[in-house]
Amino acid sequence: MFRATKIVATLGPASSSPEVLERMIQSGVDVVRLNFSHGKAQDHIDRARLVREVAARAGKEVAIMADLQGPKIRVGKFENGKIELINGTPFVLDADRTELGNEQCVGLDYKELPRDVKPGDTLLLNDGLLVLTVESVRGSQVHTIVKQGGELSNNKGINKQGGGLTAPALTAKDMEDIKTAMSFQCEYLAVSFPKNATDMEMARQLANVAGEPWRHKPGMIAKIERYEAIPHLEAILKASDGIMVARGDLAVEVGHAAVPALQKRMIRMARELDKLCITATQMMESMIVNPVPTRAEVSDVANAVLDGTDAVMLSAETAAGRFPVETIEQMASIALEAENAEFVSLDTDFANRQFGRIDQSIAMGALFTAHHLGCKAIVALTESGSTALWMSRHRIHVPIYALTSQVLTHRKMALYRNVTPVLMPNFDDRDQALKAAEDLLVARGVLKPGDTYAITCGEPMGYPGGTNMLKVCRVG
Ligand SMILES: Nc1ncnc2c1ncn2[C@@H]1O[C@H](COP(=O)(O)OP(=O)(O)OP(=O)(O)O)[C@@H](O)[C@H]1O
Ligand SMILES: CC(=O)C(=O)O
Ligand SMILES: [K+]
Ligand SMILES: [Mg+2]
Repeated sequence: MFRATKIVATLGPASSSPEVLERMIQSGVDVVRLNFSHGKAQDHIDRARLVREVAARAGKEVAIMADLQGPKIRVGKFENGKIELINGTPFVLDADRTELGNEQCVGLDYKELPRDVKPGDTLLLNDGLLVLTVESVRGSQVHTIVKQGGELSNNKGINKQGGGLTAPALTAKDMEDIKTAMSFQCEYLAVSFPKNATDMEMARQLANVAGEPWRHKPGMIAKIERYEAIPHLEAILKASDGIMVARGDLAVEVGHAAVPALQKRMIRMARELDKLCITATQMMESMIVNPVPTRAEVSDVANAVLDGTDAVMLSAETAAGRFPVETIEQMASIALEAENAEFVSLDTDFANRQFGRIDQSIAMGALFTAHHLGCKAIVALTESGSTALWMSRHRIHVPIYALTSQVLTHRKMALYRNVTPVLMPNFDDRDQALKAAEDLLVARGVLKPGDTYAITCGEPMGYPGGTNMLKVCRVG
């Protein structure tokens, strides 16, 4: 069955073998996330190479999203990998500590934390599961009392309730990691904790400079996870190619009750501005250890799909969980059912809207025509992917096949909702291109004799931004 919503899966120790990765891709992964918060540069380089190899073998296009660590404050590592924090006991976060941590004290990767906190502040660890109250700051040490204890393992994140940490969005490590990510030409670069549009513009500039030897320009994803970012949402969206509703940190900063409404607003805004949206964190959390999701998780995934997200994301479920393949299978089936129940409101989508550009009008015309005629498919011949992006911002039960000769465009479109990217050779002649497109889709089993489809392209062929033709065809 055709699934419109895409699945992003984070890679980690549980998904590093070629066998597991191959099964994950076959089960429905569209984008893999390499989280630069964990592991060394070489690990990510090796994983990226493996993803390309396995995806090619599986015959499926998979995009790579590099997710920068950003100024997230993390505890260091522990002698035994983890400790148990006990309610009411003291615990010290020491920015200068170089030894491994223990039950009393642990190091920090963000040296400025002691400067940014004061007595009485609340620090939340591990996405808010653990709570510490700041008692005093003594030099490099932040002395706290455990308010809500539990297990604390290596490199877990720390947030300050209500936001207000001064760290800039791009750290020196991020700048190095951008170079690493460009060396394997990730299709998407996710920037953690941007506060405003300038943070995204700066990240894009750094990525484009680092990608220059390959003329590589990744799509930029702004992770919305900071209190300060919310008032600047529209400007951040305009400076980016998409956003991630990064619910882990966001919930800690704004309070978890505020997140569902924010999620809906962010997805709606992204679509209205022709941008992408990924909904992330704890979507299938219980499947880290269980073979089936909870009812609440099933609803969460389905609701994100109904909200119109391009993709739903898995984190520890696939990076460190026991059931990475089963989680993807479950997520795929939940998304599919939710989409089938979706109401198409294309006519009202277009009401009172003015499409001033030729290419955009053609894209909308294709949607309208295919919907009303009940076409089997919408086919877009696209260079930059923008025709497919515009089409994919509207709910419709007709799948979009985006055919391109550009490898980067091809892979980027793996994230677009309702879009199946297909690579095709470049043609100078329009009729040859149209014929080749139909042949490709017939060969793939998408179209069969008698099927109608709507196809768009631009003349002259081979230039971005020139879509000016819509044709409705019947397979002969
Ligand atoms: N490459 C990896 N190596 C080891 N463990 C990993 C890796 N990726 C993820 N994990 C484990 O899975 C957990 C959840 O993954 P996730 O990618 O959401 O990390 P995170 O720590 O919440 O990062 P962030 O909020 O910075 O994106 C991590 O806390 C970690 O324990
Ligand atoms: C994904 C991520 O960074 C978050 O949810 O905070
Ligand atoms: K990260
Ligand atoms: Mg985060």
